Amino acid sequence: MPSSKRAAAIIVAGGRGLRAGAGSPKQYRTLGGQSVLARAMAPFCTHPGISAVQPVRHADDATLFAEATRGLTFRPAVSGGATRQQSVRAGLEALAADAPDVVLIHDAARAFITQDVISRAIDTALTTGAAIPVIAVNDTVKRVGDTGLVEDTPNRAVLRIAQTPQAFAFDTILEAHRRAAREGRDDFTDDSALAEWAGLTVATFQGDAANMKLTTPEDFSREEIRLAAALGDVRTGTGYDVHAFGDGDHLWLCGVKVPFHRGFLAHSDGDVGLHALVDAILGALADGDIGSHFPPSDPKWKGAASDQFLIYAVDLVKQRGGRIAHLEVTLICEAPKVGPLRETMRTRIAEITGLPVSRIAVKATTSERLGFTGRQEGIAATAAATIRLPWADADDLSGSN
Ligand SMILES: Nc1ccn([C@@H]2O[C@H](COP(=O)(O)OP(=O)(O)OP(=O)(O)O)[C@@H](O)[C@H]2O)c(=O)n1
Ligand SMILES: C[C@](O)(CO)[C@H](O)COP(=O)(O)O
Repeated sequence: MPSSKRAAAIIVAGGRGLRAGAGSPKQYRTLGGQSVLARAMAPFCTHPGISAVQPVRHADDATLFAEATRGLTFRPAVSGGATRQQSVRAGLEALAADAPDVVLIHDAARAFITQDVISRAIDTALTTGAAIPVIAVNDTVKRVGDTGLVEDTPNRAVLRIAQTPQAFAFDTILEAHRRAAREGRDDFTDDSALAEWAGLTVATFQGDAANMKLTTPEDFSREEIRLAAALGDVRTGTGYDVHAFGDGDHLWLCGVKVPFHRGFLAHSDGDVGLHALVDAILGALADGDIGSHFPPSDPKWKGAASDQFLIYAVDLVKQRGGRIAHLEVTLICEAPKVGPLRETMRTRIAEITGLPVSRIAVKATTSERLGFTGRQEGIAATAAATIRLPWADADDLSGSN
C-alpha cells in the first residue's frame, strides 16, 4: 500500500446473535479461551496497514465489550443501530471527521480473519474503490419456492459466497450509506449490496474458507472442536525422587557431575533430578513410572547414567506424536549449592531432551534444616512436565469419555 494512503477498519459488533442461541451475544462468547470479538479485531489492531480501528457495539453492551477487548488498541466504540446496515453507518459517521482513504468493514462474528485477507482487502480497494472477499460455491445450489419444491438450479460457476472485510473508498461508501438512509433503504445484508444499489462497481478478491461467519450453535461447537484439536491434548505430570548419601566424592545432579564430599547410594547413578523428570513425563503420558520401565532388580541398570532414562521418556512422547512444552525440576537440599550450577543444569537437560533452554526450569530450596534433607542425609527432587499429545479420537473432544 502506498504510505500516503490511510486505511481504517470498522468492526460491527452491534448484533444480538439470536441465531447462535442463548447466552451473551455471540461476539462476546469465547472460542478456544478467547472472545470471538477479540479474535475478529486483533488482526486489524495489529495490521501495519490499518491506521484506525472503529468498533461499533450495542448501546447496552459497554461492560461486555470492555471485557472482551481488553489489551487491544482501537478508537472509542460507538453505538450501533437496529440493523447491521445502521451499525455500519454509525461506524462510518464516527470516522468521517478524520476520513481515511479506504475503509474495511468487518463482522465481529468472523473470528478467523487473517492479516493476509486484510492486506488483500486494502490493496484491492485502493486500486478498484470497492472490493469484497469471495469464495467459490462447492455445492450445487437450488432455488426453492414457498412450496418447498425446487424451481431451478443456478449455474454455480458464477456464484460466490461473500465474506468480510468488504473494502471501499471511504467517501464513496459513506455517501452511499447516507443516501440509502435518506431513501429509506434499510434492507441490505452486506455493504456490497448497498454499493451495487448505489451504482458502484464492486471487485472481488480471494477470501478464505476459514473466515466463515459464526451464526448458529453448530458453528460454535464445530469451531470449538477444531481449535481444541489444533491445540492438542495438553497434559501435566509430576515426579518425585529421593536418594540417600553414601561414600563418594561427587554427585550426579540434573545430568551434571558435581564434586561433593559424599556420593549417592543408588542402583543407577542416583540422579534424583533426572529421575523426577522422567517420572513427570511418564506421569503426563499415564504410562507407569521409572521403576516399571527400568526395574531396580535388573542388573542392566546398575550404575547406569540417568540421561538414558530421560532420553527414553522423551522418545516415548515422540512415539505418541507428542511434544514436550515445559520441564521443571526442584532440588531440595542444604548442599551442594544449586544456584551457581543452575544454568549448567538447564543446558545439560536441554542437550539430553533436545528442548530449548527456555523451556527448562531448574529450581532449588533447602528444607530449613528439617527432615532428612535438612540433616544432609540425602537429596530430594520434585519435577513437573507439560506435554502436548494429538487427540486420540473425537470422543475425547466432545467430553463424552
Ligand atoms: N444491528 C446489528 C446487527 C448485526 N451487527 C453485526 O453484524 C455482523 C453480522 O451479523 P449477524 O451474523 O447477523 O449477527 P447478529 O445480528 O448478531 O445475529 P442474529 O441475526 O442471529 O441475531 C455481526 O458481527 C453483528 O454483531 C451489528 O453490528 N448491528
Ligand atoms: C456481511 C455478511 O457477513 C456477508 O456475508 C452477511 O451478509 C451478513 O449477513 P447477516 O444476515 O447479517 O448474518
